[in-house]
Amino acid sequence: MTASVNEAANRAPSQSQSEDQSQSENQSSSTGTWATERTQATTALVAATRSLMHAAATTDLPVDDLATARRAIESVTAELSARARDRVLRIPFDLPAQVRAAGPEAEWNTYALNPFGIPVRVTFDDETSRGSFVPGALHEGPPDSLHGGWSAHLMDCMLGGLVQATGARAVTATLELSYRHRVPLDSEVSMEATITRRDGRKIFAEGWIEHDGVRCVEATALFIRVDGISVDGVAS
Ligand SMILES: CCCCCCCCCC(=O)SCCNC(=O)CCNC(=O)[C@H](O)C(C)(C)COP(=O)(O)OP(=O)(O)OC[C@H]1O[C@@H](n2cnc3c(N)ncnc32)[C@H](O)[C@@H]1OP(=O)(O)O
Repeated sequence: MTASVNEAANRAPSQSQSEDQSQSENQSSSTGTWATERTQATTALVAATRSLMHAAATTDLPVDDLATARRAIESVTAELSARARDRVLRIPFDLPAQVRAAGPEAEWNTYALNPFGIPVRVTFDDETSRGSFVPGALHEGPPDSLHGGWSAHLMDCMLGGLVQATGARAVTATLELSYRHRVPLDSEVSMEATITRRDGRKIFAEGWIEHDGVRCVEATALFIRVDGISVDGVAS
């Protein structure tokens, strides 16, 4: 990711995107100082949390050690919860578009601020996006294989992120997946998405997940533009 895009990735959400921030924080955010520090610190905290999730789910330490670890985690959870927002920090809507405009070398690191989503390094080249990641133990469905729901999450993010990167405000209307082969864990998989057609408010896209040259999952999706339309009370 280029320095300029990286700065953008770490820029604060606007006040309207983070109305639950305290007033003093919003005032300081106009300087951009706390915001950069907060999003960077949150990114690091989220990465550490993701590692913790993996460690907690896979540790084979003696049972007594698990109880000790649980108490330590509960203590940190209480500390962090002492002052909390209702929502995770949101990235600026135009961040994917900024990354796309920065050229095919620039990377968008998804889910940097939310440990529950799968983080993918995404690049854009015109109307195509590419990404890669290594599925792990937390993503297991069939033994030693990626859960199909995570494949859907990945495809929705890849295709939807591409649509967003083109500047369109759109939501997924349909997402159809074809699971052709199991996606193995602990090995890098590559993903691609491309916009295939536009028809009024409709944007059609397709994508896939590949491992070792084998196309394991294929996806087609329809996105509907909601630019300027109030969707479920949220003005776009
Ligand atoms: C790393 C992070 C990456 C993040 C990237 C973001 C990607 C994430 C994207 C998502 O996951 S979005 C969340 C899941 N999607 C939703 O919650 C959408 C819920 N559905 C809606 O909000 C509305 O149903 C929708 C905006 C899709 C459509 O409602 P509208 O009232 O605006 O549409 P309308 O009924 O006027 O239909 C417009 C056209 O679209 C068509 N259409 C609408 N929904 C459809 C559908 N579900 N299937 C097929 N066609 C559909 C409809 O037939 C019509 O076609 P025609 O113009 O040809 O007549």
